[in-house]
Amino acid sequence: MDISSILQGGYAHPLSREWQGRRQLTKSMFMYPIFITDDPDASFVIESLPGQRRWGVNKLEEFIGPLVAKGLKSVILFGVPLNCQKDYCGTPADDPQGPVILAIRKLRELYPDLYIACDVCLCEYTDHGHCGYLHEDGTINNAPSVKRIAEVAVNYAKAGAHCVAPSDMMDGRIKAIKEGLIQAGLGNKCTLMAYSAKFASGLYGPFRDAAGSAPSFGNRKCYQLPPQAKGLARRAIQRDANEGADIIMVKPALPYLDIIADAAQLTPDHPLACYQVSGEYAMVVAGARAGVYDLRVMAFETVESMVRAGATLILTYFTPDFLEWLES
Ligand SMILES: NCc1[nH]cc(CCC(=O)O)c1CC(=O)O
Ligand SMILES: [Zn+2]
Ligand SMILES: [Zn+2]
Repeated sequence: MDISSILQGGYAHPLSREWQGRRQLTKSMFMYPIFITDDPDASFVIESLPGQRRWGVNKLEEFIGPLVAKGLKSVILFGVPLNCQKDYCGTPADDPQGPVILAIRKLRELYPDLYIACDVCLCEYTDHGHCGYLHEDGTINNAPSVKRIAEVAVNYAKAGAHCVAPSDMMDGRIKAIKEGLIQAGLGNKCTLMAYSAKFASGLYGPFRDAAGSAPSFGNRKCYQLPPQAKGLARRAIQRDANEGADIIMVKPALPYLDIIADAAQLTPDHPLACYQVSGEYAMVVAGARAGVYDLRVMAFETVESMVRAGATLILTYFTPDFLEWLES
């Protein structure tokens, strides 16, 4: 089947059907990013991300169970391999016994109604910490990167992920993943959420600390967008929509509300996600602790601004808090 023929990947699941149109702040608009590590009994505090932990597969029930009871609808998984051999091509990313694939299976079994998205990237699994393969001179080698990223995405989908979300920013990965899903017979079953406008931001620090994914040399400026690049962001959004993305994402969120608004105008027929990233979350928490504002007031103000700009889905570490706050 041709890429432009596939619509069902975006509404195979009841939750992804809800995301096809919604403007009011509801529990189902929140997707919770969680860190899964390869020590099955881990419950390690992440210093730079207050309230967040690295979890082992055996602890998922005690961690996620109470949240599902409060109305948690979706999670996005990030693998944090600590005991594996990292290499140039990120072999551990789709290890059948690795933390992400084990967590997908476990969560599907425990919570049949929970929507499971997986971040797809190589930086957590490569020895150099970059998001793709490298040439000998240290620059990104796009073609084999895309091939490997698509392979990982398809393996997550085969393991049961409802959604795969490539965050690497390689050119052509959306088309490659969509084609891979189609070939695997999953084109109509798995949502493809594109981190389309991902900027090279100063706000990823706590995440890189949490995931152990800081590059060992250089930076990501050749594959993440320059903060001033409104034009590139708009082109990337349109490109990814044309390549078969089911959901468009803008990341980070708060400093890029204009890009969210642009995406809402450029791809009005796609659900629009934004990622309130680790540094944004840490900043809101730090300000509240310093007495600058009330945490809840500020958390609401930030996500309301994203919804106002056009977001229909918000990835945020505040998800457990919003499940509480939206109760009353
Ligand atoms: N490709 C890895 C990835 N996926 C999500 C985030 C950031 C998430 C966050 O800061 O909360 C990053 C970090 C990066 O690109 O350096
Ligand atoms: Zn990466
Ligand atoms: Zn080369």
